[in-house]
Amino acid sequence: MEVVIVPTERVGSVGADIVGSLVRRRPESVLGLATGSSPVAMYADLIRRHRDGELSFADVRAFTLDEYVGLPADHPQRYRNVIARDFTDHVDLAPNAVHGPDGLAADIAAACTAYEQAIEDAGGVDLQVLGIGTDGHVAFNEPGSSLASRTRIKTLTRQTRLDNARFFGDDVEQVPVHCLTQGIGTIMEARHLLLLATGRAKAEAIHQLVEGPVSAMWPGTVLQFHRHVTVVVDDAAASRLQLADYYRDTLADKPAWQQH
Ligand SMILES: N[C@@H]1[C@@H](O)[C@H](O)[C@@H](COP(=O)(O)O)O[C@@H]1O
Repeated sequence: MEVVIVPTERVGSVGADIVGSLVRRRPESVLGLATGSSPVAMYADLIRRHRDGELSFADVRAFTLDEYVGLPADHPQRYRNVIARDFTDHVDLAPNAVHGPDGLAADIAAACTAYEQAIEDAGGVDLQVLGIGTDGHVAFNEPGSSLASRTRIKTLTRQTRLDNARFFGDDVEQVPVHCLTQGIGTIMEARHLLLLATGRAKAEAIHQLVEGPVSAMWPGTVLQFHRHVTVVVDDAAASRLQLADYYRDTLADKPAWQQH
């Protein structure tokens, strides 16, 4: 696991460097996209690079991580609409190249199976962007999630609903109770995981993720078993890391030829 600690304003551009170098190297890449506030600066940077003619997503396919169950198709907080607004509508991804779990499916279980199949049919995810919840959840895999789980329905914790109430007029009762989420087992099959986090509220979750014992109580900790993980955090999110100085030294002394 590589831990990259940078000033807050650089988290987005470091993430965009990683996505950009993959897409230039492999234009037909499969990207896993996260919603939430953590990757917004990175998406803005990627949009700018696209507008400057540096990057094309014309051959990229994308899969989102999760979705609320039951939000109307035109609801602004439906993750399909969020990712379009934050990123995909502003670059040259082909129509129908962006996929997400169907939170309005009549048969939820069948929709989850179909989503897993779609990812597999695309050849799997090359680079999965991730945020992390204050309680350590990745995608919507809440504490207690099976570390081998696949795409399925989950019940959101009160904490996650409180955290996300800011997107629903600060009214927690408006936040759906259920969601569909890629499982931890699904996420772990992506070839490279890029996790972004900023702010003091994420410091404990980042400490657990990088340095804690692997436990379903902090679902992100399973990333310690993945072969290629890059964690990009600002100083506040890094403030509880016991080995922060070592991670900084490692980055400063990184061989020029080595990629993230
Ligand atoms: N389902 C999303 C996650 O995919 C996201 O990574 C996390 C952190 O959100 P944010 O980036 O807004 O802090 O919680 C949300 O509930």
